[in-house]
Amino acid sequence: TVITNETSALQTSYEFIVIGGGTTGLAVANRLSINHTVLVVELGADMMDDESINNPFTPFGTPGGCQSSMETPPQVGSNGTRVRVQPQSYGVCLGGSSSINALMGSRPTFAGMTALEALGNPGWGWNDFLPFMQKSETFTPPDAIQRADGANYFAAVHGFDGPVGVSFAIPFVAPELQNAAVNTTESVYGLSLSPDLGNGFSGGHVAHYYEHIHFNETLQADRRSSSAWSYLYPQSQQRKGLTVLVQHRVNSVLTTTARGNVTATGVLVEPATGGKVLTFKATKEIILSAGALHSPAILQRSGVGNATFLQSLGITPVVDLPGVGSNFQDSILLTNVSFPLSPSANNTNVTAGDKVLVGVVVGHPTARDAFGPNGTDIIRTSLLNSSAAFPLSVSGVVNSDSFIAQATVSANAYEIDHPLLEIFYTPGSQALNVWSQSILPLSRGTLRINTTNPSVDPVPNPQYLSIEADIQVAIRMARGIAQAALTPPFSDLITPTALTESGVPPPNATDAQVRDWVLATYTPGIHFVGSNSMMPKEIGGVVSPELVVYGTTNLRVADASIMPLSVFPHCTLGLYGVGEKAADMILRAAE
Ligand SMILES: Cc1cc2nc3c(=O)[nH]c(=O)nc-3n(C[C@H](O)[C@H](O)[C@H](O)COP(=O)(O)OP(=O)(O)OC[C@H]3O[C@@H](n4cnc5c(N)ncnc54)[C@H](O)[C@@H]3O)c2cc1C
Repeated sequence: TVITNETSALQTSYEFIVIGGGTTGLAVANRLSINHTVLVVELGADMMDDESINNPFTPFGTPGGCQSSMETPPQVGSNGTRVRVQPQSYGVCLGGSSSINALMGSRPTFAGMTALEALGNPGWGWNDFLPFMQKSETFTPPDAIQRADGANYFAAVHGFDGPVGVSFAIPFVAPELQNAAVNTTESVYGLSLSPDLGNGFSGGHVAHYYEHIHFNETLQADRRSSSAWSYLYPQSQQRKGLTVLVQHRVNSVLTTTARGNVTATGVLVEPATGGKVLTFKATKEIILSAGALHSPAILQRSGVGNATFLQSLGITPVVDLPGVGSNFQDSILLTNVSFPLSPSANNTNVTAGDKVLVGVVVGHPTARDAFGPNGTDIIRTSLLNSSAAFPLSVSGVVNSDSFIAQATVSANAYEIDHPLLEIFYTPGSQALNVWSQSILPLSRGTLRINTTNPSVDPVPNPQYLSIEADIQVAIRMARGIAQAALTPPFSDLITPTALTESGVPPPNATDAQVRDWVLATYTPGIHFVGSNSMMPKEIGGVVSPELVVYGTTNLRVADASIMPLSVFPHCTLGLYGVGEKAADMILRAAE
């Protein structure tokens, strides 16, 4: 494998070009380059030896290193009254966001993948998708001590010789906190301990959590399993046919049109800091893997998108595809919560010392767990009413059928056992954190460029909490956090006044008070998806189930932007499955 920031020695033509050397892009490039020539163009740098990235206990990167951010415009929010700008973060270096993320190793569920397939995507159900997640993975089973502490796994759903290391923390980072968190979450939401949160049936369960980390005896230290450390750097993954050009931006995709079919022929590339624009040609396919924040922008600059919108920027439309940059979405987090430690609990069994991992225990209540026996009916009504009532002019979807189709498959997923929300526990030296995340939000927004200048970031507008159903879930998330703070054994680990000090509304707060707190304190989930959704074109789809951009013959998208629903609660492990499945489909087509 050649990794370089120099273009002078490169060929001008490759069989495949992958745009973006991030989480999904490197997985695709790795598989394609076994027997083909592949050029990956990555905007960020090669940060292979950067300890701040490799150390799993210092997540989130640093600004100016691999971490980059964007800001949303003021969010529509609660009934049009809320105005707030939210910072957005993503990874810009080899490995992309997998080089800076929090390493929580979650997988989609059977119910979620059923919803994805029902939206018009044959071949994407759980049984079809699982083998690709397994292909990507080397799972390290829990050791005897971890098993005695409650960690468990189902061998049948894991992979044991793939590139990505997945493991429980070794040793358990904060065993006393972890066991208290499991017991308290069982009481608060009525959950039971899961045999394996990645077995497709995490709804209704809580568990000690695994992360994407290589705990390798031969390493000097534990190391993050970024896609770069999984699919690119190891000796076993070296490829003669693979060239990775770093610190260069793809401005747009070049195309030709014959008899109504658009064929991608190459890419326009320039140095990240600006300079001479070069052309690289692709003789087979071009795969767009620049992430949910950038892939739609590259399509728009290439003339693929809503024709009227493109013309307003002076871009000649090549494919009129209104779904590009629509259906953009993100989960929300309630993370502005920390509970001061009880002095008697101040030891590494609770605080994890300097080995802090985010979300060491995770609970996945279903609609029934959160709202009672009629929970699935309550959420179905709420989803369908919200989508019917929302004004389309500001909705982020291309038509009301899109909203109704997405609300219906989501409601059906809750009917099976899809998690409604996530509650998770993170140790800390002075405080313990109980955070919560929404999982399948229905609020939708847009991702659009506002200039043809490729060095200017597009405008991400997820319209957080613009749908009433999402606000109702967020209220329940906040109430769950408050209950956890008051429920033993977790409550014994924090001070008696911890809940009051945290600012989280107490259990006797009214729904209106909790709503105000949620709207004032939520933060972005940073799990952007949907901006090039895989679904039928009529409801705003951009790619087919084969990930081919509608109207083109050989332009595919493989990254988080293809997910029309956020059924990968934390996206990374699911996206490795997308990368493996994409490569499989591309190689079959190339035979
Ligand atoms: C701070 C943070 C914490 C997170 N925590 C977790 C977690 O705990 N668990 C989990 O599973 N997920 C987590 N996620 C989400 C997850 O990491 C992302 O959803 C996922 O990595 C996205 O993968 P991707 O392939 O779509 O894009 P990325 O991995 O972001 O890759 C896109 C790549 O394209 C490059 N690029 C962009 N534009 C261009 C261009 N014009 N030309 C060339 N290259 C370009 C970028 O530099 C980047 O390397 C987190 C994300 C963040 C940001």
